[in-house]
Amino acid sequence: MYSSNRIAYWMSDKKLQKINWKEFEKICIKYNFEIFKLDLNKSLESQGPFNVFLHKLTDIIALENQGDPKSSHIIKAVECYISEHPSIIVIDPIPNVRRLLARYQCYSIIHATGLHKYGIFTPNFCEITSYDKEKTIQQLKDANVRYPFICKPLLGHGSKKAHEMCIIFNEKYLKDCRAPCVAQTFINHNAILYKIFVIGQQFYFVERPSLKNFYESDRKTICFASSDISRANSQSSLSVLDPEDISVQEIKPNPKILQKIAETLRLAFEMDLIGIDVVIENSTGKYGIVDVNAYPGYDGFPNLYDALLQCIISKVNNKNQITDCMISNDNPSNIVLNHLNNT
Ligand SMILES: Nc1ncnc2c1ncn2[C@@H]1O[C@H](COP(=O)(O)OP(=O)(O)OP(=O)(O)O)[C@@H](O)[C@H]1O
Ligand SMILES: O=P(O)(O)O[C@H]1[C@H](OP(=O)(O)O)[C@@H](OP(=O)(O)O)[C@@H](O)[C@@H](O)[C@@H]1OP(=O)(O)O
Ligand SMILES: [Mg+2]
Repeated sequence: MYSSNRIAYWMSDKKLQKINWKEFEKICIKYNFEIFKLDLNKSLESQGPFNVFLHKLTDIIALENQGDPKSSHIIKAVECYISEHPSIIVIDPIPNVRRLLARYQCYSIIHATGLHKYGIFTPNFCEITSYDKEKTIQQLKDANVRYPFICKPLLGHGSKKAHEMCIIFNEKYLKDCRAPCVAQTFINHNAILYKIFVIGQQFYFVERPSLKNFYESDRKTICFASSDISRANSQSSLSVLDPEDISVQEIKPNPKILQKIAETLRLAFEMDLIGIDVVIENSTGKYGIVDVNAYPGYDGFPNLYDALLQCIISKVNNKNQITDCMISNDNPSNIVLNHLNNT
């Protein structure tokens, strides 16, 4: 077995239970790829060589971020192994995942793309750094963040806390901002969210429930867990439109615009496995990107594992690591790529 045919992966047991990973393993074996789960508690050197590392390490990176020594040790060992074996294809590179996990940085990257030319935006945002009311007012003003706005934890993945949010409607309740956090202007979008799932150059989107329309008012802060809102079967009362909003006509998304978003953000984040949450603003019809996730659930993605293997194979081929023998037409990995390209 050539090392260029070996895929090491790591995902939490929670993630592995949710997805039909056995199916992916079967496809890999069928096309002559050895695949194995990396044991992060053992020496990585003893488990090599491998040329692809596919992972969802977000929980461990988040814990490292919070100062957990064990997680920090694991991530350092992985990063050290990767730097000592620079030919390994990492999906996705750890520094890029880190950038995505930090919500402020994530929105800054989206903001810096040229997407606004296509009527695509990320809602105004700023970091709220303290419980000092005057300072917060100034930070909101400087970034043009309007009421109502959503407060989101700085770290966007990896724990229950990362998904606890609140909607602030007025200055009186600014004290409810759980600083430090990111504040982001709330965009009214008739409670419909589109999730774009990206695997390399392929993408797919699904419609999901979302938050109803909200307006600046003297009402109290609303707190919610994002996991209760936009899952496929979520039935939150916060998603039920008020009677005056029901007649508003639903705007169907333009797949070309969603494709533009997928392509642009894949390149901007330099990541192949991302999920992008988009809302269409009622008053303008513009497309607002409200969240980007690493290695999302891919719920409903057609031929998910074919797409994943195709992504891996094209990266392997691009990296020009394959021996003469492997790039011949008889090589099973090229056959699968041709087959997948033709379907
Ligand atoms: N700026 C916004 N305007 C309106 N609604 C928003 C905005 N940002 C988020 N939402 C709503 O809040 C939900 C949760 O926000 P967000 O996606 O940022 O949370 P998350 O914890 O990162 O979610 P995920 O579990 O998908 O990673 C979204 O699914 C959407 O319904
Ligand atoms: O639970 P699902 O399958 O829906 O996947 C969710 C995923 O959980 P998982 O890690 O267990 O896959 C979440 O990751 P963590 O924040 O927990 O790291 C996050 O990426 C969500 O956005 C995903 O929802 P989606 O955007 O795909 O709908
Ligand atoms: Mg998210």
